[in-house]
Amino acid sequence: MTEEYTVKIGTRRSALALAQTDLVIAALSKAAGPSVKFEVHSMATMGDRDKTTPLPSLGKGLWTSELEAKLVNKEVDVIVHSLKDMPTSLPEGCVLGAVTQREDARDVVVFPRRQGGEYKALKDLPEGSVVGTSSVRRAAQLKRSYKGLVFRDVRGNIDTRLAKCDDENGGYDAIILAAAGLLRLGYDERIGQYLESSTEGGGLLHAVGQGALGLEIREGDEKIAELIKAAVDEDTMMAAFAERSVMRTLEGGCSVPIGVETKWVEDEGEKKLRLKVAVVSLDGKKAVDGERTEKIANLEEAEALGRSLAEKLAREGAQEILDAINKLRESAPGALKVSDA
Ligand SMILES: NCc1[nH]cc(CCC(=O)O)c1CC(=O)O
Repeated sequence: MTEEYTVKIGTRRSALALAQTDLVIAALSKAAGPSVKFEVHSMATMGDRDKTTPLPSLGKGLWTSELEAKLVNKEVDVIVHSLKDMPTSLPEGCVLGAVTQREDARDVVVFPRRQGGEYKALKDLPEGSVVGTSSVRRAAQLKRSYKGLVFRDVRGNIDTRLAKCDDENGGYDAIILAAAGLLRLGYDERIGQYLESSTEGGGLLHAVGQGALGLEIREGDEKIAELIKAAVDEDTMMAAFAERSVMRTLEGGCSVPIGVETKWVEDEGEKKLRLKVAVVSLDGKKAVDGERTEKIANLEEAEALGRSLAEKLAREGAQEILDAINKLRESAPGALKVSDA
């Protein structure tokens, strides 16, 4: 007789977070069978409640800390996070136990419905067009390539941001979102342009962990660690560990202009991980880029790849860029924002 037990899953309360939690429960249920039941415990986190402060001023853990408190006091057994919202250092006693198969990791451009398909790419937008994003990573990289565009904060969950984009009085000519969030909510048709390193006219390197889900558990909780193995995608987990190692080495947080792009490629007859990194100043005027492709067999090698490339970029000027941002964050927190307008 298989032991019956219930697993309490912690999650944010947004439509995207709940959709992502359903995906994880479906995967775990399929592997564990009917003896394991799942209870969803959702909550609004600081990042959900504070819809006005520019994200960079809210600091790390805005999407995760309150959920982690519930994990530590055993109110929940697993937290389902968007991996990109997880700081690279976790609270004592918490571990990243699994990374799921990645949805499309790219950023995308969403154009207002009122434009009727007039524009197909950022490069088509007229001088002075206003692009909405709350991400300094997105704004810094795009300022580098699109000097005629104006960038402005756009806060809220995905439905709220789409509504602001479509509002003819909202003042946005486009907004930037993650493909993964739109695809998981069935908004595929809102994707106007995919942005990646090779995009004509200027692209974007995505956020560390973007498109993947991270399952956070208590250290030493062997039963849950075993259960969540069913949700693990090895290739995504190694890529994500390399990306998170870049962020940890550069001591970045959720709101720093560090972009990454990982791809598993065939190189000299072997499967290798190609890692690209870009660190860009807030105004887009200074940038350090790097790329490395290596054969990776485990999480330790993945972390070593991220660390070595990050150390190289730090020496080549990335540390100065990030030090200037951290100095600004400490001296004038409100100045660390996206908006030109
Ligand atoms: N806090 C924002 C956030 N966190 C995760 C996603 C998208 C889903 C993902 O990247 O896995 C988003 C929305 C966005 O960036 O457009």
